Amino acid sequence: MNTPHEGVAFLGPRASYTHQAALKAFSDSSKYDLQPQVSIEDVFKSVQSGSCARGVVPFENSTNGSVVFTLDLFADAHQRYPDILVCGEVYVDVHHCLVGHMPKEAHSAATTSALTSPHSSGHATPTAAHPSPAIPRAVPLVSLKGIKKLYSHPQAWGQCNAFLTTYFKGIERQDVSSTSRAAEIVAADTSGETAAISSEIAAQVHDLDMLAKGIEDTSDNKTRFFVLRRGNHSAQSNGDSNGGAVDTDTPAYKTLVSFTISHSDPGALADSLAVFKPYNINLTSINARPSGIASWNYIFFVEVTGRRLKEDTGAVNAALRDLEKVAREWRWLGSWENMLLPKCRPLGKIDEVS
Ligand SMILES: O=C(O)C(=O)C[C@]1(C(=O)O)C=C[C@@H](O)C=C1
Repeated sequence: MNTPHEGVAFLGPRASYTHQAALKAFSDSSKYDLQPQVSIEDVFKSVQSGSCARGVVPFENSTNGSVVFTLDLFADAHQRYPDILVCGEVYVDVHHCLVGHMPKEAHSAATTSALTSPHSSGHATPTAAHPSPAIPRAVPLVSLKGIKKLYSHPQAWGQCNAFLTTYFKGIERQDVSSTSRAAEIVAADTSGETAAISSEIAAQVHDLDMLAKGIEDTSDNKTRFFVLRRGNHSAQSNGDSNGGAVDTDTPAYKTLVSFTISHSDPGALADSLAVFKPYNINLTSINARPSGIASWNYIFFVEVTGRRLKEDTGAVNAALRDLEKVAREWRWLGSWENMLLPKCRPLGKIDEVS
């Protein structure tokens, strides 16, 4: 008997970097039905409603930092996604390309100077204001002179800063929902006046020409994605269904927690962060976003080592009990295996990450 496919929602359309992350985590197509979504919010909706068993969303990039759209969905100011939990992480190497339709002049007489020197003065040209300009890692493969508009996901602009400020100073940029959506839009415009920043795979899928390759600022550019599952709202008090391990405070696991504080209380933030130290729990990242409830009030996100257990034991459980006493509101957003440690097995079957 055939086992039913488990739905996995991801930020699409296909050939996005999130698609690559989803394929890495759920590679067995006989088990998983990967379902592209238009937005990161649609991924949250699919998991919250139960229409997909898992979701994959971008969380942070090594060059450009946090994906604020994802953080704001975790902040969940309107309580639309109360059951969303993180149950895994995936790292993907991100090497951006400039893709489009080969400009007509490139077919005939693209001169060497047109390829190697920027057509407008950017950060690569030393000026009094920028005596040490950022040098792009890549040079264009064709002349870019005819390009009047660029499309990409907002995260990608910040990852290709040196290339963009050198070769596209003053050129209009249009934010779209993903890099593969950018490639899709540019594929439909044969004027040669638009280009997208996307992956090489997206260029192949949409039959686009490669105009420049490896345009990211840093060669080790990576994005971290989260795998989402639906937990029970009562998991807040019951703890993680991963329970059983004793080594809750080891770096083998990570936990994401959000909390708000009373902004008028001196020391409220410091007290909330301090709850982890007595249990020797390492605080590995902190983010703040507007609360969405009152101006100049924030929701804080911390990632710590260790995992929350179903049985109310262990270091993380103890620290969260202490957080309850000092924070205004808090939420456990999941515990998962730390994929940066070499001993970790690859993410895969849904039952392995639940
Ligand atoms: O646009 C895509 O292809 C995505 O999957 C989104 C996303 C992101 O939001 O960080 C993923 C990886 C890259 O960092 C750029 C964009």
